[in-house]
Amino acid sequence: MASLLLNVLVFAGSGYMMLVYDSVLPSRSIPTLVGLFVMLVLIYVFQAVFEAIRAEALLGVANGVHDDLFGAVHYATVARPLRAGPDKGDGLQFARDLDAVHTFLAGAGPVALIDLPWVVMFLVVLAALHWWLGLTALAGVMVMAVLALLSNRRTQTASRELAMITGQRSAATLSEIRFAESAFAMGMQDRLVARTSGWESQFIAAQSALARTVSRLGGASRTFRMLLQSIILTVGALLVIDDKASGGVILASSVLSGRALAPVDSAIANWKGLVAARSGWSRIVQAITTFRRPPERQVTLDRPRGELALRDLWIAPPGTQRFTVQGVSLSLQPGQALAVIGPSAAGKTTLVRGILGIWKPQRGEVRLDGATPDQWDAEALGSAFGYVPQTVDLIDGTVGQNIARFDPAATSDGVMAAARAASLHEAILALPDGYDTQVSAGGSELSAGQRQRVGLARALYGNPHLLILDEANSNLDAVGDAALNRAVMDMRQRGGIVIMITHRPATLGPISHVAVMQNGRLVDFGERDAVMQRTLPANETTAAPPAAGHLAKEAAR
Ligand SMILES: Nc1ncnc2c1ncn2[C@@H]1O[C@H](COP(=O)(O)OP(=O)(O)OP(=O)(O)O)[C@@H](O)[C@H]1O
Repeated sequence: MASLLLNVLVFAGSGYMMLVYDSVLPSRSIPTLVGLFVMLVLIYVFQAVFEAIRAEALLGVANGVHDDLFGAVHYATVARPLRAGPDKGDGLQFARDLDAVHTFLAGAGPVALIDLPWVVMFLVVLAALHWWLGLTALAGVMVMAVLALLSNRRTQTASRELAMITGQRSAATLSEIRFAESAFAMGMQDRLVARTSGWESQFIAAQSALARTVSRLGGASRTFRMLLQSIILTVGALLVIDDKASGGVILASSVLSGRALAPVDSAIANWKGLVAARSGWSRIVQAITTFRRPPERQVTLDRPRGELALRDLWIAPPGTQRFTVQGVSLSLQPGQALAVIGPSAAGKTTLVRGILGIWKPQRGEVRLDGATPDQWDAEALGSAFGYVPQTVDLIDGTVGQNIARFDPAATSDGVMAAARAASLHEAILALPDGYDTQVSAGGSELSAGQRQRVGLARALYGNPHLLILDEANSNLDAVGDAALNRAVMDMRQRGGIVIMITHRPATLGPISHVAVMQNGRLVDFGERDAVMQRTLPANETTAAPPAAGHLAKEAAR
């Protein structure tokens, strides 16, 4: 509606010109001129108000679309690598696509598109002034439409190329940032700059190609619009000479034709944003349908407290076809603690990722309390799990927030209970700002051992039923080891289940069961002492898992 009004108001300028030229000048009437001028000023004030209203409404639409999509896009961004394996780029493409959609919707692009149909109205008015004028303008619009189509084709290819290279360039830079310490220590910086500059030149080339396309076609359309205005003026002049139109018509038609072509011109100028938004939109739609949050469960299961059973689990890392866990079956009762041992690359981490649902098993199933994980609400189930990964990843925030898993409803008692369960309370009090000490994702505010113990406290937050420790003792000192053993014993005493991947014997004390893995298979499973007895002679006579043999010897001491 606002758009219709704005386009109708545009006639005011050319109407005023025509009236001044054809009525005021012949009659030499100052009052008529003043009256017309006042009306014109009022119309322009209206126009300014309506334009502001329309811009605000479009911004509202842009923000609304962004807010509606953000959750799903962010979920897809985070879930994608877990389902489909590593991205070629930096993994932020969907977020950039959402930005492109928002930038386009909040910019001048939609106005140009909304105004596009009014071109027909201007053509009709021009034809009403004289059909020759209408015909000339129509021919001009058709030439500009061809330019727009050309723009579309060229820009689309260049824009897709640019999106891909942008992702790869930032992935390369991010990996260098992560690698900065080692690069500095081993004098690799120059080599890394040379490596990344390859991406940089590809990025610049792609960006230049896009800029060139946009500026060439934009320039051509702008020049043609100006030429067309002069052509229409010429046609008007010929009509006046032929006595087929008044002098005012020439001026009005020239202004009108400029106005009629302006939306086409502006659409071409905004084409780059439109194309980026459109290809971003199709990527977003595909991403949020492929990687979408599981639907909410109608019936909420109780928090798990019973048996964990693995039945014939086969797992291949996302994006690969190779099973790194093959046919693993075992079950654990509440109060039991399992150590998973075996050489490097035996599939231990893959197994716990499968149990936690980080990677989906291709075959077989995990059952907790008799139910498969997808029968629970994902967040509710996650709150019953504690996980300390090999490398403890903290998020920007305070130590307290990290321990509380950024739970907005966390209480101080809950946070301190988790810290105490990890025997970390006193150590946190000794930090510069206690529980409020800031830590960062990549920062080194804490030592590796401290980070690992904050990771343990986070895993113990909320008394999980299942605690999984993936070499959670690799950086621990004797005090840390003792704290870990105590935490495992506490878990067992309160009926929890613990699974611990370990290469270190010091942590086998509180363990009840041992599983030995080799080449993705479970080669032994049972009570700790029995398995260690079997593993020890096997290691001495055959090529049994070195880690298992090593552990058995140490444990037997
Ligand atoms: N993200 C991944 N993508 C592809 N392959 C992977 C991925 N993670 C692990 N693998 C492969 O799976 C196999 C098992 O790895 P896994 O990390 O499960 O072993 P592990 O027993 O935990 O080893 P370690 O004791 O060294 O941590 C390895 O051959 C590894 O190359």
